[in-house]
Amino acid sequence: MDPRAAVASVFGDGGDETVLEYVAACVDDQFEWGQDAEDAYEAFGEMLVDSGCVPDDEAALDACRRLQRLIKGEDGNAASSGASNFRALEGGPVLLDEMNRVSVHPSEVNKIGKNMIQGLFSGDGSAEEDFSLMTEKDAAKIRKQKERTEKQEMAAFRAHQAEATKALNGMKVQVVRNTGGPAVRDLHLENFSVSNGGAELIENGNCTFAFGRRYGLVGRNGTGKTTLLRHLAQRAIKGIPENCQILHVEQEVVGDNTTAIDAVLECDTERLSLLAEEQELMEKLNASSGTAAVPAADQQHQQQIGAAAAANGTAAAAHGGAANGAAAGVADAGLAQSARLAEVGKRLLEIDAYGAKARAAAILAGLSFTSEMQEKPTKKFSGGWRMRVALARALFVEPDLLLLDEPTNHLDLHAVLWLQDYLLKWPKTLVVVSHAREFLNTVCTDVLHLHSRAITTYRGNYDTFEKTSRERVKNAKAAAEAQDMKRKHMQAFIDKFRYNANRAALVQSRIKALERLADVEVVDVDPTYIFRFPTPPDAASPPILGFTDVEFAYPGGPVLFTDLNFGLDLTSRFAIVGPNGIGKSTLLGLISGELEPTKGHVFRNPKVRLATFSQHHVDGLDLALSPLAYMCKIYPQHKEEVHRGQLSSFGIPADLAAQPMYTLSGGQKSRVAMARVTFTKPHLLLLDEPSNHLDMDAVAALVEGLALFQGGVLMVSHDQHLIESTVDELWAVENGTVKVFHGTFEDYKRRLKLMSRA
Ligand SMILES: Nc1ncnc2c1ncn2[C@@H]1O[C@H](COP(=O)(O)OP(=O)(O)OP(=O)(O)O)[C@@H](O)[C@H]1O
Ligand SMILES: Nc1ncnc2c1ncn2[C@@H]1O[C@H](COP(=O)(O)OP(=O)(O)OP(=O)(O)O)[C@@H](O)[C@H]1O
Repeated sequence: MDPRAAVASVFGDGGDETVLEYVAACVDDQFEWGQDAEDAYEAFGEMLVDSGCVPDDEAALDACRRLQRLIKGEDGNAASSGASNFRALEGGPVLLDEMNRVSVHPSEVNKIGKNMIQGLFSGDGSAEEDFSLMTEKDAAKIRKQKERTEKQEMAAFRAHQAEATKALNGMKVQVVRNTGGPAVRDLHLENFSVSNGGAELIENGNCTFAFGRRYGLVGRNGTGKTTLLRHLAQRAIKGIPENCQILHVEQEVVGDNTTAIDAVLECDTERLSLLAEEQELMEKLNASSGTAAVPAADQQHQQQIGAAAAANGTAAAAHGGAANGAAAGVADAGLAQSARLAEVGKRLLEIDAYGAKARAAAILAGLSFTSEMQEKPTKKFSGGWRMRVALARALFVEPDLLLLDEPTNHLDLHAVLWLQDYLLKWPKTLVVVSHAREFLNTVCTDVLHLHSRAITTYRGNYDTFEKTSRERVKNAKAAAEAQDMKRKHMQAFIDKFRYNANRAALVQSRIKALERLADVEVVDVDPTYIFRFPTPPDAASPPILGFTDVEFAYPGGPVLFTDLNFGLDLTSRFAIVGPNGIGKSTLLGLISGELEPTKGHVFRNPKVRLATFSQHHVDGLDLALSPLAYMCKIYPQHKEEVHRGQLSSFGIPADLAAQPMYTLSGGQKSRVAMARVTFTKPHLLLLDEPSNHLDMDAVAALVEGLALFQGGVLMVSHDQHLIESTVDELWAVENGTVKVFHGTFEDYKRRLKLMSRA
């Protein structure tokens, strides 16, 4: 039977299309599938289960057996001729060049393995030459193998995404009120381990989250901070009480017709259902008393409820006085409804239902949502703004343990300052992952340092942590050196007097002492990062770039800029600052040529190469590929070694370069994007929030890399340290234009604070 028909017959239409395509290709393949159904199960059974094509392993094995029967026939012999056989290939000579590329005999590809086959196709574009050594049929087989590998990678990526979505959907963002049980105070987590995709991230971890304290979780990119937050939120760590509500803000809210304010308010399901019940009761009572329905309106509402209930009580009493049985029934129902209405009203007051809207609006306003924006449907917002709605919901819900992962990445300076103040008054426990020193210093009472697969807790803010941990490393180093000296000294004594009978007793006691000498604490010191921005090999002479009377508006949108007149050269170093949505990224787009002015003219020297880095580039990575495969795909004319070198210039070592990108951490992905955009050796770097996701050592490396870079740098950032250490000038975007801000970033922050108070 034809493999696709066989797959369709076994799985019907229900399964994941990509996975089933892959299965059909495997069935059709002479390389991968061995001799029987068990081999097939080995090859793709797990994938069938993960993708939901079959419910469990047993069903997967059964499906493989059915496939085998359909293709090979009941007796196990091939039911059809040719490609559908399960044959292992005969061997031929394997002639590898120094890069395992050129003379691989295709009939041996199965022995060489998948990675090498990928090597054949990746890199320097010479793969096609290799085909000259092969027959057309063998080349086609290798191509097919490559396609299959890609499909397999895509299927693994999809399965990963499905799992992640399932986990996220399982986390309810909902106000939970204590129903009388003991309140959750401190959390003590002991001897726990955390791993991700086989990578052991924490071993025998211990930490305590004391109620009311605010913990900054810090550590280098990829050490496992996000993974730890996910484990906490999914209660995958022992020791978390059942009644402890944990909320991890990880995903933006869904974009639909719900307004921003309702998206926040709807988390309080008790409030919503009480309000709905109240409305229903009032309508019933009003109908039976003959009065008009009372409109539901926050504060006055309560008095109206009271009035309606009283009116109905009187009406019910009057009705109750009537001798007629039916009327008495109606009166009883009215009384019950009135009583329930009073109960509902009381509970609504208890949970501050009428203040909820004002509270939600204040949170949204703090996160820079204007009143009009609060009433806009969430589908009209960009991802960044929907992320803010998610943050607003979490602050509104106020869980026992709030987990925030780099919250400042989504916010402008104004909103960061507001969030800092808000969190300072946070009444419960907070764990926040951040690489922003100022934010951590302001918000945190304690720092958790994830390092060498262990967590160490430090009392105090980030600066205190840094000082203490530096001292700890220094002391540990001094202790280790002293111990080493002592050891050497003892050993020298032993060696010297080993054969001296007069000193035998002393030597013996030294030997014992040496054995007893305890090991001192060894503190691993992180290797130093280096970010190397390639130097452009060619120079471009002025003029470099100039704006003349530029005006810009997005189609159908308001005019964002008018009369932009400025020039740039290759020594320009400035940061564009301004509130969210004012047009900073748009300005970078106009400079890079990604956007065209609606009026005026932008001159760009055609010899100048520009590179733009933005979150958009990080989001645009092909996550199913490894960084190396991705670079080879984008720049196929260069050799793999060149790409490896470029990736390592941004702190992506060989092992990470080979991992699929969906397994990389946020900071690791940022570096891949940076390696990609700077590969062309640009003269001008346009960087939109380049330090987002990077750990502090990486930001320091970025600062150093930019200092050594032989070209112009224009950045949009709210990272004070980065700005102060890399640029000469601040350009403030205000009132549809850009002006040099004469002052430091600190001055700019002060001005913003004054403006927000005014
Ligand atoms: N399948 C896998 N194989 C190997 N390593 C994996 C796999 N999946 C995830 N990892 C590793 O697990 C780690 C998870 O990182 P995580 O996102 O938790 O780090 P992080 O500390 O939050 O980083 P960042 O500061 O960049 O956000 C990464 O180092 C990643 O490379
Ligand atoms: N492609 C687009 N089409 C229409 N409007 C857009 C588009 N991109 C941005 N805008 C709007 O243009 C305005 C300026 O956006 P821009 O992203 O340049 O601001 P920003 O200052 O960089 O904001 P942020 O600090 O949030 O990144 C915003 O009101 C935004 O909604």
